[in-house]
Amino acid sequence: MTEERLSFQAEVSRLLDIVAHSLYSEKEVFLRELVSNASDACDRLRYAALTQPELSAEDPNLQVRLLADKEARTLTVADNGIGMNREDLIENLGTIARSGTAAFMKSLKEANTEGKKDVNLIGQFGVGFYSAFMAADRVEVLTRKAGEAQGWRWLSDGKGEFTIAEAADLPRGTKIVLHLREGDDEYLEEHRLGAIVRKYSDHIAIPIVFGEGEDAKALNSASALWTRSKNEITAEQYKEFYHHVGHAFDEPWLTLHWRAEGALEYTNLLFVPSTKPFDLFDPKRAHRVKLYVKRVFITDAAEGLIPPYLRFLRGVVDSEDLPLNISREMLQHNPMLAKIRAGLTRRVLSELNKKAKDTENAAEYATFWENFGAVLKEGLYEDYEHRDELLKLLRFRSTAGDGLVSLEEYVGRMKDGQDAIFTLSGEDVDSLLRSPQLEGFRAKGVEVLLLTDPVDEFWMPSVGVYDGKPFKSVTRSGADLGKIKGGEEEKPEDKAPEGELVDLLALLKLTLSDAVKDVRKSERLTDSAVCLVSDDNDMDMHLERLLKQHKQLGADAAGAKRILEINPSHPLIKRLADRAKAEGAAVNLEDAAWLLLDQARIVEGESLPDPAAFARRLASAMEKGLA
Ligand SMILES: Nc1ncnc2c1ncn2[C@@H]1O[C@H](COP(=O)(O)OP(=O)(O)OP(=O)(O)O)[C@@H](O)[C@H]1O
Repeated sequence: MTEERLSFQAEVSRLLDIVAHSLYSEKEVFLRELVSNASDACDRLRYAALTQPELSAEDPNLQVRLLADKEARTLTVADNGIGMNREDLIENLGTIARSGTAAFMKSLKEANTEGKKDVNLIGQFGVGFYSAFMAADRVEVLTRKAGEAQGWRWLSDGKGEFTIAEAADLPRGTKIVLHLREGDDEYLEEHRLGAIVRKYSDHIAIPIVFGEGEDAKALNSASALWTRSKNEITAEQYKEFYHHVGHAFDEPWLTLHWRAEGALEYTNLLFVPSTKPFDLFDPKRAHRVKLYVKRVFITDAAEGLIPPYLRFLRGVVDSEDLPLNISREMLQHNPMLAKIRAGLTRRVLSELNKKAKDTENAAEYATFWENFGAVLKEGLYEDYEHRDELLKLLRFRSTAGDGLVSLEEYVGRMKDGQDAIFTLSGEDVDSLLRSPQLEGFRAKGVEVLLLTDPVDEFWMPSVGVYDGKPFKSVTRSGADLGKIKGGEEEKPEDKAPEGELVDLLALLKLTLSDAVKDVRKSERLTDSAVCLVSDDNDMDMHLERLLKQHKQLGADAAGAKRILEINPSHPLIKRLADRAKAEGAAVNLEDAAWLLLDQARIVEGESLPDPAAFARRLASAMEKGLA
């Protein structure tokens, strides 16, 4: 077959353009990426050979080999792993497959619109195979897939196109030949290559050798990092391993390395990232921890190995007891896997608890919480067994200040007569702090937890109480402030006399009867004239809005009617109460009634059902005011 000429996917061309022109300071990472791919290819072959031994029989010693040809100025990264056929080549080396790179491209777009220099971002993401073009102006891939006879040659100068042609007599596996750019001869030197391999790839379990035949030299220690004892591993090595196994480019926030012994033996090397991975809220909620059995890679998608609410973990679990030839499908139902998950969950939660309790480094835990708190909260309704542990990990913003508070701290400073944990849900803390519903709580010095994660609406009703105290939204009518002591007591003359309010309440109820469930005197307002609250048995206002946003409830669904609360000490309410006694008040105050309700809706962030009527009433009221 003759040579085929194909175009890169548009995103790849853009990416390559950036890669080639970047003055990326850590150019050497291209080698890390290629060695990492080569070792993954060996892992995949080793796994496939468990059920099809003939795949690796001709050449069973898996390894990665670096070859330098000073005359031709080429550096070759060769492996005898799984290899690629024509379709694999087109699919893998013509498009952007890896999630990290796709995310990288997305962030480039964002960075571009902000007019920032984009090239520096490469360092944060790594660009896999395409990083070869940082050091090479021409890349040749010679590859033959295990179990297939036909080999292939892929060639590109990274400028929009690549060619694919059949190639004869290739050994199994993949050779990446880099025709180095001018000035990049350092990557032909053994000592330089050895230093890069030791720096980034020493943890790789298969041998990485330099040269061929008699002169071949091992560059790494070739023992899986997690099998070494902790005191032999440096922080730097852990970090590099985390980058390799997690396809990550940040620092690990927490490194957990332990061996479980006894009835079930397994080694875990797990990391909590210090930044939020892009796919954290992917609906599949898949984790990325790799499962090995006796050092053989099995899968990075073992369902049931990690509970979904810990899906931010990266790393490996290596079991001594699971059968090596277990199919990925059978794994899920294996009781040993459930036991490993239970042990691992217990351990991870207890380590997180240690961090949470370390008040001297509260900022450190706050970083973790900002990144992964919303994910952990899913465990509160999914994993009853660990609920108590999880409750200890919770942190909240509150009306008490800028820091984060735990439930224990909150309960510790509850007021006399306060029997509930008060909460307020909304989109963001700043707008929550402006809510009129908070006024009375503030006046009495009662702390309110501010909730901004959608998941709060699910775990809170499921958990219900903490330490015997129910969670109660301040937007509910039953949030009874009267019983709580503290704050300034109001002087009776501040309020409209009871009798006068009766007329106004009756009038408002009559006028607004189709729009609200009730109109009541408020205990929670001190500054604002009005606010909306929901009846104790109705859906929380925030939850209703959230469900509408997520299309779980039709945007025009009626929803539960609200209760309008009026502030008896507000001058406007006092005036209206006065007017309400007069003859013909029902007609005269109709506009005022609707304006009060619309005002409360606006403050609540709700849209007005009839904005035109609102504008008309407001204009008329202003006109009268100016007359
Ligand atoms: N040496 C190799 N042998 C076999 N397949 C390879 C080799 N190098 C790359 N590939 C294939 O090309 C794909 C793309 O590689 P690339 O480095 O761009 O991303 P990736 O390794 O998939 O990304 P990630 O590291 O995030 O999984 C790989 O997933 C793999 O299927």
